[in-house]
Amino acid sequence: MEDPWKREFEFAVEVARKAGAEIRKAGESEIRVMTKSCTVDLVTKTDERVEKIIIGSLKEEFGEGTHCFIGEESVAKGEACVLTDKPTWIIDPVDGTTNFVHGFPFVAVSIGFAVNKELEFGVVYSCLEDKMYKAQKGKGAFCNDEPIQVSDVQDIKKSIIISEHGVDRSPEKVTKIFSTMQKILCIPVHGLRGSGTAATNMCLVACGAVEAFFEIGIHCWDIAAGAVIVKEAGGLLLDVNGGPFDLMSRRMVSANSDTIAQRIIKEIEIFPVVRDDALVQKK
Ligand SMILES: O=P(O)(O)O[C@H]1[C@H](O)[C@@H](O)[C@H](O)[C@@H](O)[C@@H]1O
Ligand SMILES: [Mg+2]
Repeated sequence: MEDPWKREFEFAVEVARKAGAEIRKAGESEIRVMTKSCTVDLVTKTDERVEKIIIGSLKEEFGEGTHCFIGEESVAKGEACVLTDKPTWIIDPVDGTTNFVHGFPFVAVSIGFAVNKELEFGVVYSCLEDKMYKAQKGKGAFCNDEPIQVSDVQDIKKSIIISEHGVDRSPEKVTKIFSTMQKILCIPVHGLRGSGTAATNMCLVACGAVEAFFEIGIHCWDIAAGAVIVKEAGGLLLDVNGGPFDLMSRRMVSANSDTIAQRIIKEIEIFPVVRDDALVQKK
């Protein structure tokens, strides 16, 4: 099978590893914490610096203007968040920023790549675990170059389900989030977990450590890379209402099978979120 984006894929792995080393180094010194949408939506100088390193390296390697970029911290500063047909890098420089600030050991660099709005490959580097997850469309999924595969568990009562509570602390949303978690827990499932980073959660689905991850409120940069990794590991992605996966919708279910996905979807109490491509952009 032809491999038109091989060079971009291989370079993305290199850049993710370099970014991860920067995050580990920064974690050993004073971390300056700031906030974005609310007091618990944290960002640090490391997030911003690492995103600049990633995007700068990609522009240097592939030229200015040939590719588009959607980066979490660039969007936070008002850059557009619109997926066009052009080759587009979808980047979360530090997924698990709150974990990074607290020294909780799950922090990932997430780099997805889409062409004609189709995800071509994804790289997630869990840098404190030194686990490099990667996948190209049609070519399988790997962790540290070993093939990975989703779990074969079909009985929801023998599953672990991962989700996150996000940063929105409004009572109506928190109630729906925890009511959903309570219903799933009491199916009962073996357990509920959350690593604190969507990208890592998706890789845990892909390597069979858990059966499903769902969340309402994530962004395209949290899940673009993980989406390719889950699919190439034999999993699937859906909207939380059971419809087709929509990268920009800020909600999704990733699972090892449709059986598990559908059982989870039955319990999810959906609440509205503003789409990534409807975010107010810099004038
Ligand atoms: O750590 P970031 O990149 O901000 O992304 C996380 C987000 O902040 C949390 O609210 C979500 O629950 C996680 O799934 C994201 O990974
Ligand atoms: Mg982030």
